[in-house]
Amino acid sequence: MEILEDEIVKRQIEDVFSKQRVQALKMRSSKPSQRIEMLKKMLDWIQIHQEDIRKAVHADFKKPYPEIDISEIFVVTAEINHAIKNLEAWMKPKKVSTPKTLLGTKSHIQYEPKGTCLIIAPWNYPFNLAIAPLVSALAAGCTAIIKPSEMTPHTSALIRRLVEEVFDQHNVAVFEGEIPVSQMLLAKPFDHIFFTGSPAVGKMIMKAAAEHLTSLTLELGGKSPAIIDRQADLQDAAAKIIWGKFVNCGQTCIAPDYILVDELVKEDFLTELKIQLLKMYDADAKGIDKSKDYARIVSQKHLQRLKRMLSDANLKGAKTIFGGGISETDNYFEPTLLTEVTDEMDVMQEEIFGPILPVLSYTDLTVAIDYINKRPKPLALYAFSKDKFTTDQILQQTSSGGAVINDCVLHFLQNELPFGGVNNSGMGKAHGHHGFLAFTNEKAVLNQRIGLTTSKPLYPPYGITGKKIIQALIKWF
Ligand SMILES: NC(=O)c1ccc[n+]([C@@H]2O[C@H](COP(=O)([O-])OP(=O)(O)OC[C@H]3O[C@@H](n4cnc5c(N)ncnc54)[C@H](O)[C@@H]3O)[C@@H](O)[C@H]2O)c1
Repeated sequence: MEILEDEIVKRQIEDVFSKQRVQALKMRSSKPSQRIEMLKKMLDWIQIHQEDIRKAVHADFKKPYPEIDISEIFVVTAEINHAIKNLEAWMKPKKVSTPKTLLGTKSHIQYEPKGTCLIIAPWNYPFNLAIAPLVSALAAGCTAIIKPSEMTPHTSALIRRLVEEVFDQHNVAVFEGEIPVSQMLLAKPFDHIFFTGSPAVGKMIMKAAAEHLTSLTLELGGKSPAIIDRQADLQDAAAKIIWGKFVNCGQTCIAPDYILVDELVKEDFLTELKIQLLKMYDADAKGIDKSKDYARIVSQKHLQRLKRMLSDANLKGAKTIFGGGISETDNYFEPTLLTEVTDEMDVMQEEIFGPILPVLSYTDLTVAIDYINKRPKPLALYAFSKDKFTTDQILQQTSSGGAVINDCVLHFLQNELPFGGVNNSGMGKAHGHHGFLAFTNEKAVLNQRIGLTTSKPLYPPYGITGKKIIQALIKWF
């Protein structure tokens, strides 16, 4: 039975893929207006169906409505509006200057759609991370197949509905399902794959893409540190860290994964963290589990993973200074602060991706910088200090996909910035113009004037004139 179902899905994929291939050729000559029309149709659908989006995401992991509004709906509508506003300029061929050695020619970059693309999405921002890359793909003139996460079935079904109501299958299609569906899709020779997920799965995607030498954007995760310098505004930093860490119940790729705080201000900062936690999630002292503003862990599997991580830390000597409460019945995991953390603990070995925040301290900033540099390059890095010399030092001496000074997570909302990782945290960039470029082949076009062949002496049979020209080129250009 299962084999038969797999065969049916495989055939459907083949059918949609070949239709999209044909359409992708037509889209090569699509005008900005045609692409904008598709984006506007999608924008209208999202505006009208906001409540459906809220209900779907909430049904998946009780994400609070205001968080859905900002991180799932607004982020996507902003991405669409930004693309609509700028698309004509992005698509315009870009003239480049001509070196003296190529006098008589002229050159430009032509922004050609890559073609038929695959978007594989994770569960943690299930609507945003499937639809925002689609915005870039459509802006670039590509066709796309989306594989949403199987962990958020309500949102995946809604994404399918959106796509079926707004697009023809030959432009955009959705295939829901688990890993086998992903693998069937990955077997096709796509022109670009945009994957958002874990580094471990990212490696598998890269192997599959290598089979067809398909280009890739890998939006991965990792352990993003936050440095709290002795000159930071501790209250301000604590509030921002608590929001950035515990929004979406810690299930955010760019959440501060762990803190490095100057020993001198550690105790004061820990006090501020606790104050801010209670202020945001337990203002009426009824317990954080009663807060309607705190989401849940997406699945039992992830709840058990986090539970194991916490016991491992406690067993190895970590101190839980706040939280630690778990309710298995509704996937509740209390915001948890840990101190006395060491490198041997799982919390410092793996991306936490949940509401556990280890706080480590340092006595010298260079030690904190070395600590970060000894680990895989993170997706984001946050530095809190009023001293510009300190924040400059951190920026210059560490490598990360993105960085924010005196705040966290906000760079995700800045469409003019390239969003993405570096090495273990990803490759390629998303958002705005950078997202458009991810789905675009920047075709190099050189125009030679007919009859003008400055290079004739350089053609065989090679003679003395050619040799002299080459020597002159080496010497002067
Ligand atoms: N950089 C970013 O923008 C960003 C954003 C969100 C999440 N993330 C990262 O994503 C991870 C959490 O999301 P997740 O648990 O959904 O990630 P995941 O890697 O487990 O899954 C992502 C997608 O890949 C598919 N998949 C899983 N295993 C596969 C396999 N073997 N072959 C083919 N496809 C497979 C899943 O069905 C899902 O659609 C975290 O590491 C997080 O940091 C990164």
